[in-house]
Amino acid sequence: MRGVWTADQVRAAEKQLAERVPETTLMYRAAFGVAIAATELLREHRGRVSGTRVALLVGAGNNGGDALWAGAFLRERGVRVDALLLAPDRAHPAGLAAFRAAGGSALDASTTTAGSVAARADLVIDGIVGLSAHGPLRPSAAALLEHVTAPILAVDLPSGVDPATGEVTGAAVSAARTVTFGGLKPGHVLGAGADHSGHVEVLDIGLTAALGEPDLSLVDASDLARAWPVPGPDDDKYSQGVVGVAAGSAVYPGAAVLVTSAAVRATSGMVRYAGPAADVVRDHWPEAIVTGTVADAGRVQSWTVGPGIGTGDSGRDVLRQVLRAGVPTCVDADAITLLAQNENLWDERDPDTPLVLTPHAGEFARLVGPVRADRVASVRRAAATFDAVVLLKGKTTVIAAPDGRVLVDQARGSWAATAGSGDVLSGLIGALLASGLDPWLAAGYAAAMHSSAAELAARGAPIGASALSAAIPAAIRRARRLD
Ligand SMILES: NC(=O)C1=CN([C@@H]2O[C@H](COP(=O)(O)OP(=O)(O)OC[C@H]3O[C@@H](n4cnc5c(N)ncnc54)[C@H](OP(=O)(O)O)[C@@H]3O)[C@@H](O)[C@H]2O)[C@@H](O)CC1
Ligand SMILES: [K+]
Repeated sequence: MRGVWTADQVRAAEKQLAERVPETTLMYRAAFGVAIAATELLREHRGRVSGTRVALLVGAGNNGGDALWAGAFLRERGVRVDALLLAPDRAHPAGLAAFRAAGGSALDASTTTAGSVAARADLVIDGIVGLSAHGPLRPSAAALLEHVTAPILAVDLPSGVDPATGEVTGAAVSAARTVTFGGLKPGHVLGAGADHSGHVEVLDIGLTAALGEPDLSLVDASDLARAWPVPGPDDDKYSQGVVGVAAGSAVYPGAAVLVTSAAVRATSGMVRYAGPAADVVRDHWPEAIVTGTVADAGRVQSWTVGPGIGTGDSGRDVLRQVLRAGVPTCVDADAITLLAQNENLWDERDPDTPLVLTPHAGEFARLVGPVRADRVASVRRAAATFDAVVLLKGKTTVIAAPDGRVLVDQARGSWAATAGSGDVLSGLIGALLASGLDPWLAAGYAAAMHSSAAELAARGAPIGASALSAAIPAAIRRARRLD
């Protein structure tokens, strides 16, 4: 997994390090990394380094200091570098002195020539603001950005993106690439921040070892390759976990078919379907064992309940029976609405039974009120409130465990935003729960595989949920590097 650390954690690590490494040394290392990235971008976009033009956008703090030092390094490579100072009297003094000594030219960003300097650059380095950013870009910085047509290399974070939430509420830098220090920050992986950051490169600069436990984690392909359950030599259909699916209705059998499809494809364990769509499910998935009711379903190691069961009496009965079964359960769609509307249903749950709730924003609002701008904090709170894993769907899916651990899955497109896509996700989660995975990891791995399947199925064109489900084997193969 890749860790993500908050600005406070990075500052604490810097403080710890300050006893051994002077601040200027850290800045020097950071700036050197920025300069290297700048030469790579110049070569990529202009075919050379020497003789090109770079403009630095320099704010009032150390982020601007990094940019100025990077400018000094670039001067040594024969680059013409202009620093546009947004706060000329507060620009980092040592950085500015080094930059000038290296032959860089600095001018006040409020002068009329600043815009044309920004417009003429082959590459722009964004040192406006970093870890200490709050709110959207100030008007002077936003006005300067309007002149920029060249690719932008962001120092630490793209300016205008909230470092803690990734939120963009006004003008913000859209970087081709971001060089950050120590570790990823929430602003790189959450919400619009992920798109604004471009390709993010993490430089250690000595900070990484001092960062401690990450605040958030990202699932990466190697986690999926290692942890996705595949049958071993001693496995049979039971040993890999039996998934129960309580979904769909006679009128709406589609949800039942979709959940079952994902559960069948996710692992080699057995799938039992229980509900009024039994005949339709059997027609599509003859390998599933179907029964009319949860009571008749037989033993399972997990249940997925909710999609298409309705929010009336029959749906309530289904949910009650599933919650009483005392096995790990993925609660989705109508089952979430039922829990929101009937508080007494919570009493049916054995407190030791792990639950995974998978709301979209509307269902989340029904449960605990609207999702706040800080989505991670909202989901963390909900997970603690319900003593359940809560997975909030979106382009950025946030998965929180009751103990505060958070996983984030950032989809590379919005192809999964289609009817029935959530049914596929809940089937995947059910299968991983049945295999015995930790419920928080089961939800996170399922979300990552789901977005990978959506990307593979779509390949640039809209898809339906059936196509998404059909791409699950290809996504598993890709994660296991077998394609
Ligand atoms: N920590 C580390 O380990 C290392 C950190 N390093 C570097 O230090 C950076 C952090 O530096 P930092 O703390 O000096 O503040 P920084 O982000 O430059 O902000 C400066 C000023 O900007 C302003 N401002 C705020 N919001 C704004 C907005 N929306 N739009 C425009 N302006 C805005 C605000 O000024 P004010 O509100 O006072 O006017 C604020 O004080 C970090 O990102 C990394 O690059 C590396 O050198 C090496 C190791
Ligand atoms: K920046």
